[in-house]
Amino acid sequence: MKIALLARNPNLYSHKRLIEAAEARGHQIDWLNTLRCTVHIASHKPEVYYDGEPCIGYDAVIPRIGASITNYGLAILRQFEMRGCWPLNESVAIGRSRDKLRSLQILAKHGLGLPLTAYANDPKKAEEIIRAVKGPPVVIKLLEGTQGIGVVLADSMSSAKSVIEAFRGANVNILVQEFIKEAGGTDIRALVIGGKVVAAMKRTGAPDDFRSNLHRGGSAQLIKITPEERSTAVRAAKRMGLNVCGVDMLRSNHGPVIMEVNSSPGLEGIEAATNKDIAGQIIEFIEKSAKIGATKTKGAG
Ligand SMILES: Nc1ncnc2c1ncn2[C@@H]1O[C@H](COP(=O)(O)OP(=O)(O)OP(=O)(O)O)[C@@H](O)[C@H]1O
Ligand SMILES: [Mg+2]
Ligand SMILES: [Mg+2]
Repeated sequence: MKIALLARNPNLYSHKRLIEAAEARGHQIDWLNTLRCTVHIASHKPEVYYDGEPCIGYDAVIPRIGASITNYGLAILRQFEMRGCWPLNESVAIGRSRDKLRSLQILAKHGLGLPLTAYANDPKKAEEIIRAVKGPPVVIKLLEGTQGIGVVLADSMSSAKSVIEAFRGANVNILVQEFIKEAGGTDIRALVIGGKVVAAMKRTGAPDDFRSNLHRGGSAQLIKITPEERSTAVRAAKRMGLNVCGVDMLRSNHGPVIMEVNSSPGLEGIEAATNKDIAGQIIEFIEKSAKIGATKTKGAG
């Protein structure tokens, strides 16, 4: 197969592993720097150019679009889809997953467990939404944050209100969430490929940090998840429409609650914690699934 890896940095662990795994299985994989791709829009002739040359003949594209270039990256991916190229995750599904509020709305609609979550535009409504999620304490987070940046725990009504006012004053969109204290600074990342959980790890934050992100100094360990956690992760992936994703959950007193679904999950932590060849499993999934024109949405919407 001829595969395009749409990513900015080919030297990231996850990207190196995908290239290695594809080549080991005899595929041609080309790294395309997302920002060097251009889109040419003309009636019935969708094209993507790379450094001025048309990108043709790709059976599959692996999108690894960083949060800072979501819109540009998704425009490029959509154009590949319109050409009939099969994407590992579709642009529409990635777009959904990038907005935490939109994701939670979709998951809640399908009855998946979530921390109580509220959203308001007007900082005067701060008290109302804090009470709506049974706080304080509450967790306040940026709608488009990653790596734990912009996720704040506020213990009291006054601190929660001032954090909300500060974010809203800077015109930043946030959501307010019930604090799942019993999770104890640990979360679960379940990696789903093609509707199955292929690996899971638990992440524990640095001492004194309620956030378990590895980027914030947390550590990862292999974990055996419960059947309920497994089915929650699988259902979340399905509802988001993602073939490959990392579903982040907390263990609450009322079962697993989903915090978010990541459409470009990092491979380093999970491969190290589980000793599994996740990159290889992703390439095998592409071998089974990639068909020209098989994209459900074909870039629509
Ligand atoms: N409602 C909550 N209750 C308890 N802990 C929480 C809650 N929300 C988030 N956390 C903790 O903070 C961490 C970061 O939150 P979240 O995953 O929502 O942010 P992020 O910035 O998107 O991180 P990522 O890099 O995983 O995308 C979580 O992994 C979890 O440990
Ligand atoms: Mg995230
Ligand atoms: Mg997270």
